[in-house]
Amino acid sequence: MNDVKLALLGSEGAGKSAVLVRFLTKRFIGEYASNTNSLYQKRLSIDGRQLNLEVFDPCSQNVESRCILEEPVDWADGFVVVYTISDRMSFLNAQNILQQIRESRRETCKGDMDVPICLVGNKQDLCHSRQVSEEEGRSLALEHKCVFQEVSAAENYLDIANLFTRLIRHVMEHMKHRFERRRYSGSKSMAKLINNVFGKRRKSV
Ligand SMILES: Nc1nc2c(ncn2[C@@H]2O[C@H](COP(=O)(O)OP(=O)(O)OP(=O)(O)O)[C@@H](O)[C@H]2O)c(=O)[nH]1
Repeated sequence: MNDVKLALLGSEGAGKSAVLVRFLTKRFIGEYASNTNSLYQKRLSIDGRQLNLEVFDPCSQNVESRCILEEPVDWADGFVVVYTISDRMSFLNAQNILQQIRESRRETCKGDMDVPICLVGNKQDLCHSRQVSEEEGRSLALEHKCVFQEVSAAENYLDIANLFTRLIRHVMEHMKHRFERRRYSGSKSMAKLINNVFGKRRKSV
């Protein structure tokens, strides 16, 4: 069975817990504890494959705080970065978080910067007080090669379910790709080693 680990990142009040709880339970619950790190677990079946999903929902990350990112960045196979369409600061913060993910992955994960990420513009139901256009969200996502979607955790389950499903598929493909690359380079270096040992001997016979 596959283990898929996701981390939810974004400003305080962006709706991270609401988005996640909507996906996991199909329900919208108005208020959540916000001063603790939480780890959610669920067994899922996607495309006929069973998997254990773990989602880390840490305390909020504000623009200045960098260290909170370090743990989830190393741990996670994929990220959900949430902002609120009616709060420009949360969008700027999401921009900063995407940048930090890239930088941290470059430093710690041997240049594996193509980690699957989805950028979520939440609270679409508040579009009367919108401060971030859909176009801005889309172009930020394009810049960071992320999946993008505006959603409303309050009003819609399907968009959120589709988004998580896409991200999880992407994570599984990415993991498979990395595994195959490692296996290929492992067998290449094994072949090189065998060649070095036996090839040389054969030459000297
Ligand atoms: N109108 C509207 N309100 C939402 C939506 N999603 C979340 N909220 C509200 O926004 C507030 C913050 O939601 P949370 O899910 O706690 O946000 P969070 O990002 O987890 O916040 P922290 O835990 O403080 O980091 C709550 O009052 C939610 O009810 C949404 O789609 N629409």
